[in-house]
Amino acid sequence: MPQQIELQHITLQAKQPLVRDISLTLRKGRVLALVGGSGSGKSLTCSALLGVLPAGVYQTSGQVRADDQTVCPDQLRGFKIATIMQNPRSAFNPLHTMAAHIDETCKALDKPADRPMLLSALQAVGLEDAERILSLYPFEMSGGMLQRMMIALALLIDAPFIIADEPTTDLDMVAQGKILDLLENVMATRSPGMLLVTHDMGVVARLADDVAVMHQGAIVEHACIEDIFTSPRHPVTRNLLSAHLALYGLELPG
Ligand SMILES: Nc1ncnc2c1ncn2[C@@H]1O[C@H](COP(=O)(O)OP(=O)(O)OP(=O)(O)O)[C@@H](O)[C@H]1O
Repeated sequence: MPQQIELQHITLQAKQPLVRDISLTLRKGRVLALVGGSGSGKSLTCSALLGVLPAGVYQTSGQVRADDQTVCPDQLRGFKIATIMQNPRSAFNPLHTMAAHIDETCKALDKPADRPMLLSALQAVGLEDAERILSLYPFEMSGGMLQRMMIALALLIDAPFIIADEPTTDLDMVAQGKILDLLENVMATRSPGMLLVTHDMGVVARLADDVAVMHQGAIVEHACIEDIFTSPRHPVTRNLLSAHLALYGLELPG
C-alpha cells in the first residue's frame, strides 16, 4: 500500500487555463486541507487526482505519483483512494437500495462483500440497525445518514487515502458535528491520508495537519496548521481566517 500520493505540477485547461502548476502531497496518517474561495480550482484538482476530469477540461502537464512511481489515476480511484462527496444524495442511485450499492462497489473493486467487515463499517459510522439500513433507498435516508453511508463505503473499501470534498456542507449543524467526530475517529483508528476540501476554517482547525490555500487556479500558501492560524501570509489566507474569526466576534491580529 502506498504511503504517499503526490500531484506534481498539474496544469488543467479548458478554453482558458483553470489550474496552474499544482503540486500536493498526501501522506498516510495526515489530513491536508485544500481551501480557497468558490471557483479557485479545488474540485478540479481532486478530479485530476481521481482521473475524472469533466468533459472539455484537459490536463496539459503534470503527473500523479504513488510513493515514487508515476501512476495512472484510474489505478488509484476506489482501490487506493475512496471519496466522500459534498451532497451525498447525488452520489447514490435513487433506484438502488444500500445493499445494492455495497454489492456494486465490491464488484467494481473485485473485493468480496465480507459480511463482518460490512457490519463493522456500518457500526463504525453509527448506522447500527444494519438489516434495516441495507434495505433502504436513498430517498428514505437523511443527508446525514447518506454521508455516513459514504464514509462506511470508504471504510469497507479500506482505501489508504480518502478525498473528502466538502463533507459537511449540506448538513445541519448537529449532523455536521457528528460527521466531523466520525472523520476524527476514522483518522485516529485507521490513519488514512486525507485530502479535505472545505471553505470552513472551523473544519480545518479541527481536522487538518497541513493546509494548502488556492486562489485563481494556483496554490498561494502551503503551511502546517499552526502557521496558517498564527502567521497567515497571503491575503487570501488572511481573508479566510478573518471571515472565520468574525463569526466569533474576533479579529485577525494586524
Ligand atoms: N467543465 C468545465 N469547463 C470549463 N470550466 C470549468 C469546468 N469545470 C470547472 N470549470 C472552471 O474551473 C474553475 C475551478 O472550478 P472548481 O470547480 O475546481 O472550483 P472550486 O474551487 O471547487 O469551487 P467551489 O468551492 O465553488 O466548488 C472555475 O472557474 C470553473 O468555472
